[in-house]
Amino acid sequence: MKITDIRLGMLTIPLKTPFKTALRTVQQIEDVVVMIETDTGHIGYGEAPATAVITGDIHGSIIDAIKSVLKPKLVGQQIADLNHIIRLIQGAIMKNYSAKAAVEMAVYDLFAQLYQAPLYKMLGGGVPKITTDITISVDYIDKMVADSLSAIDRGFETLKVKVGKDIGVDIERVKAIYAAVAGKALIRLDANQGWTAKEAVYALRKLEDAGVRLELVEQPVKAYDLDGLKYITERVHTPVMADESSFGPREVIELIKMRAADIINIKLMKTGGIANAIKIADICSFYDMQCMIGCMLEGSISVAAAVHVAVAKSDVITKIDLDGPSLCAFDPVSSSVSFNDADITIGNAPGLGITAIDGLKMLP
Ligand SMILES: C[C@H](N)C(=O)N[C@H](CCC(=O)O)C(=O)O
Ligand SMILES: [Mg+2]
Repeated sequence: MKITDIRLGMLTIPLKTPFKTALRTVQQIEDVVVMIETDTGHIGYGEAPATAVITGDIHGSIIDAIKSVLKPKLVGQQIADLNHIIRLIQGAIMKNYSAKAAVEMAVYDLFAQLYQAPLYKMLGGGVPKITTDITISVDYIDKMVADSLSAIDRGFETLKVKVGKDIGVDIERVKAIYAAVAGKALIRLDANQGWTAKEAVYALRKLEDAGVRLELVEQPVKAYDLDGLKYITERVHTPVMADESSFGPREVIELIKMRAADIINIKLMKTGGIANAIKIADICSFYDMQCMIGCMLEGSISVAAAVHVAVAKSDVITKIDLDGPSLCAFDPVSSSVSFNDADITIGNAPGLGITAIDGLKMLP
């Protein structure tokens, strides 16, 4: 199975409700879709969102990196030479993690199709069923409480509550949501870099003293502020998770050495794809550190790839934040991964099992 062409398209999917974090407000998903074609007629699929505020990637840079840099290196390569292709992708260009992730997952899709197995089986197997949390966007307190209760009605048992806008209001937000959902759902917070280290310690201690039990707090401080992350980790009981501070294996090793965080959030758009995600999971497993697998605001092709990784690495990936498809008004992609709100299952089709994408606009 030899790569003959790489084609690109754009997929736009409206959200059920605007997605609001300390970093940005988004009304719809707009992702670059990658289709790698082969001489056998198989197609491998990948996808990348443009999360400029986190990865620095925009649609133009993703498209150009794939067309001008990655495609010329990949056309003509044999899919059976997976490790060689991964090295070509990862070594072709600095950063550009979203472009690398989209192309690399399409190669993994083809590799699993070559051996006619679902991707998670090629990654080591596992039980093809996971449970995700759902994001509660940062908003007025009453709206966040109502959104939390409606998520529980939909069957979600873990809420990822966005904060990081204003420390005083954030404390009130979390107290109000906790009062409404305690005993019915677990709460994890994500400040998306919105607090200072001192604010985070102040807020978390206030919440802890008020009896609010949080599963974890994600990325309280700026991505570059590893000392700040460590300062918080040492001073609060609530476990601290690194998200924007940890991209690839090198950052994770640094965080572990510094003891700056308790948990790592792995995202394919930060690691540059599946190979580095697996490396991070293995590093964390070696150091007895737990991981979450998360997603950006992205569609079900790339989230499906993350689901396969989550299943294969479930020994160490104990927390799941793969709610991108659940936040969408509808899913235009037919694949062997079923997203039923909190419950995500993988069927038996080879690779990612993608059979149709409605509304895909091909790029020239
Ligand atoms: C969608 C997911 N639950 C999530 O919250 N991801 C964010 C970043 C999403 C974005 O801005 O596209 C995160 O964990 O920080
Ligand atoms: Mg986060």
